[in-house]
Amino acid sequence: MATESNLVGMRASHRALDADLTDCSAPQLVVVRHGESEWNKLNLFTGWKDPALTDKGKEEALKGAKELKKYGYDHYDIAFTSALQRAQTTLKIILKEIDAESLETIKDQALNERDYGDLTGLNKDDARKKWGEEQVHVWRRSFDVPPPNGESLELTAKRVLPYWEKEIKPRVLKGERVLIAAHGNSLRSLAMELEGLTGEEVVKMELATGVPIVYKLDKTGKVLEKKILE
Ligand SMILES: O=C(O)[C@@H](CO)OP(=O)(O)O
Repeated sequence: MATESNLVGMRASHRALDADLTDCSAPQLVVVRHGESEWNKLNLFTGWKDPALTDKGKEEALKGAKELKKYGYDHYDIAFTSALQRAQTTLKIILKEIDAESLETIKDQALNERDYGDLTGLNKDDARKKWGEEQVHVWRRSFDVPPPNGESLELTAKRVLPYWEKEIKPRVLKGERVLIAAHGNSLRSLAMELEGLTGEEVVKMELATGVPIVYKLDKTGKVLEKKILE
């Protein structure tokens, strides 16, 4: 079922929000985190490594596509994805299901998952045993503390957001229907900008695999409405 939420901390007043929600021409953006990957299943830090989707991950992508169809979000002008196959395959499965296999798709490593540095490939439970629960939590969910030789969420945002500003946002604001298939932390970076969240708020946000999020934006690119299609 689609859940609709007007965002906490949203800058617009309710009056302005109501007015804008009746405006069907308000720019819209759909983002989706890839389905479960082989390394998600094995509980390994993944980052820029490139494992494939599991069967469950493919089913999650298909389910996400069916939700998009059900709610009428099945026409797009362009899609963006990362340079990693788990996001690309998720997108492919979605485009097949909505009969849009030939949609123009731009792949860019700016949308990749955060680089987990030296943690890449380690089991998350083993890492907790080695460095302690708290340290691993800080590496995974603090805003500005990078894992050794890797990227913090802040550093991830520093390459995701310029790409958003330059390549994606102008299209969305022009009225193009844009679909982005990417990763937990590249999409957290984007959510931070769109939803006006602080670093502290955004690290608490968990994105489910294969679940599309539909954003309706105002003319400056800030979120008026967010629907999670789960
Ligand atoms: O391992 C990773 O690359 C990411 C996403 O699966 O993990 P985390 O939940 O720690 O951000």
